[in-house]
Amino acid sequence: MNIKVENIGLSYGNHTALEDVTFELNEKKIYGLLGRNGAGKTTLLSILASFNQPSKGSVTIVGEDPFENASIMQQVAFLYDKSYKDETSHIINYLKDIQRYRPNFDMNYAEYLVGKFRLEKKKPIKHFSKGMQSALNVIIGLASRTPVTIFDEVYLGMDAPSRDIFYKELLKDQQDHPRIIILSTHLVSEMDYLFDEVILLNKGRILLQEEFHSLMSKGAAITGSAETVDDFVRSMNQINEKQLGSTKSVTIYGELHDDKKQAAVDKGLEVAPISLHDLFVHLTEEENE
Ligand SMILES: Nc1ncnc2c1ncn2[C@@H]1O[C@H](COP(=O)(O)OP(=O)(O)OP(=O)(O)O)[C@@H](O)[C@H]1O
Repeated sequence: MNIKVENIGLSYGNHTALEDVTFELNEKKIYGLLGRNGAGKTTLLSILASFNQPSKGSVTIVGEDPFENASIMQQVAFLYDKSYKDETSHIINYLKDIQRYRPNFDMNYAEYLVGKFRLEKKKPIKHFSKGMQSALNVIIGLASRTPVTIFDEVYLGMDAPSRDIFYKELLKDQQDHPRIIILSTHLVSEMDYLFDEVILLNKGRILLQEEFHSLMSKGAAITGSAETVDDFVRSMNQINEKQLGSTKSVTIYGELHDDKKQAAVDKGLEVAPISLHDLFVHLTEEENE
């Protein structure tokens, strides 16, 4: 499976939602798509799912244009904040309908998830709460086992225990049935451990695409006595700082090699990993553009 996006652009009237977006997804792993409100995430994902067509550039999935391409569309599942307000079916019948056009759909797994999320089998879907409708989207996304599965902020309205079930099932099912999974989210701190790779979209452009661990290894939070910390980080790229009494913690970002980390430890400073949340906030701040 391969997704190739080359120089795509899309405008709504005179508003440019995507500009010169290029990237490739080649591996069966979990990609985190991050971006602030209005960055263009849903626009980009809807193009990958053939719901939309770029006005410039090209998208190919296994070498073919996905737009109105039935065989490609069958391999891509796009789960988003869809309205079920007119859906009178009960959940099991609804899932059976989906099974008919998803060749890898696992009905036993879907029924197991219905139980896990405690969804009511006797209620029409249109009467499901917001969180229950989101859980239904999660079930469809996981049980379809499509080679490309896209979850666009699929957790909306789900409570913490339900989100936890989603994350655990996602990791387990990905291990057993690897595929390309794209997760777009604002819950960066809560979901960062799920990502193998991170794509950061800012104002319609790709800011970075990088392996999660390699991205995280470039930064660190340095904590210790304020004076020693200030002295150590003076010439570094500082992205966040917190102080409590005489103890200070400064988050730095840039290439931070092991010898530098050791130098901090030698000065009695504590070196902790950076958080994706801090990095996301920093990289998308206005003054960094
Ligand atoms: N149908 C539309 N007509 C006009 N403008 C649109 C339309 N859909 C999206 N936009 C605009 O395009 C930009 C990108 O929107 P998009 O929904 O892709 O962002 P997003 O990153 O998914 O945002 P959020 O995180 O808030 O969901 C925004 O400025 C939005 O207002």
